[in-house]
Amino acid sequence: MASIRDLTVTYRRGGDAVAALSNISLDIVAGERLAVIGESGSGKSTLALAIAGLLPASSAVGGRIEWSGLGRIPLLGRDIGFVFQDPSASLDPVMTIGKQIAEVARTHLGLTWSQADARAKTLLERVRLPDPDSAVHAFPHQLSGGQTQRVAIAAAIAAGPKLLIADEATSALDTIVQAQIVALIRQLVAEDGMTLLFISHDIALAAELAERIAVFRHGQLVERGTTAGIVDAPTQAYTRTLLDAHIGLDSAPLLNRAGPAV
Ligand SMILES: Nc1ncnc2c1ncn2[C@@H]1O[C@H](COP(=O)(O)OP(=O)(O)OP(=O)(O)O)[C@@H](O)[C@H]1O
Ligand code: NI
Repeated sequence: MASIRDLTVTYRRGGDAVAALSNISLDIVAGERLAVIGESGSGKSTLALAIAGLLPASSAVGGRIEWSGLGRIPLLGRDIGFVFQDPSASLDPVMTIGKQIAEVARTHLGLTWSQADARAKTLLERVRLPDPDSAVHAFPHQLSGGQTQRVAIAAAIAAGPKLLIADEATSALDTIVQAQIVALIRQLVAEDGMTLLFISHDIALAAELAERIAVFRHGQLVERGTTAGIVDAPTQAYTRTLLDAHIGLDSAPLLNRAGPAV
């Protein structure tokens, strides 16, 4: 789907240059669920923004991203759906959630308002928001964090994008809601045949959802592989540290992890 080649991103901050990504080459394969993990500041969001064409003007970009099978530069909303950690980054506080979802479908699919409103209702059912008939008239502040994230997901997939990018989309939620949202993302991605780029600092969450994992550190891609390979036999000490830190902090076992925990 996308071939990232020698991607380098530098932010200018005051007189300083911050190297956020250094020479990243990575393929995103159509139909796969790929997780990008790494500690805070490792460059995960910068990668997501670069792929979505959302980098700020203060950034300098080197290298290239080649898209196959699309025939054009991907359009955010139409070809790429983006879910942020904070749904208020993508939702308008003064517009009903039904209209916001309908707006995406109308803009990108050329639907009439009534067609788009119907699609919005269907999408709210698909993300399992309670009582979609009245929920379309609700405003974002009337919903819980988990419900707001469901709405943000509905808006992200409203135009049927091929690629869904979720950048720490569940990090602000408590563990139970987090698991529900992960399950929802998995289901929607399967139903719509989307490719998923799941960004998380949580290796266990990434392992639960992704078939392949790419590990970032200090703006570099330090290791990549299948989820089983990364979890069971990481080649890099840093990946091992991430795994061990998780085991120390959380009693939930890592999925697919063979053998006794160290
Ligand atoms: N707009 C910006 N201007 C200047 N520097 C930035 C900007 N955005 C990110 N950075 C810097 O670039 C580096 C990578 O940041 P990035 O947000 O991509 O990391 P991340 O892995 O997503 O971190 P987190 O887990 O905290 O979200 C960090 O050093 C960060 O401080
Ligand atoms: Ni980030």
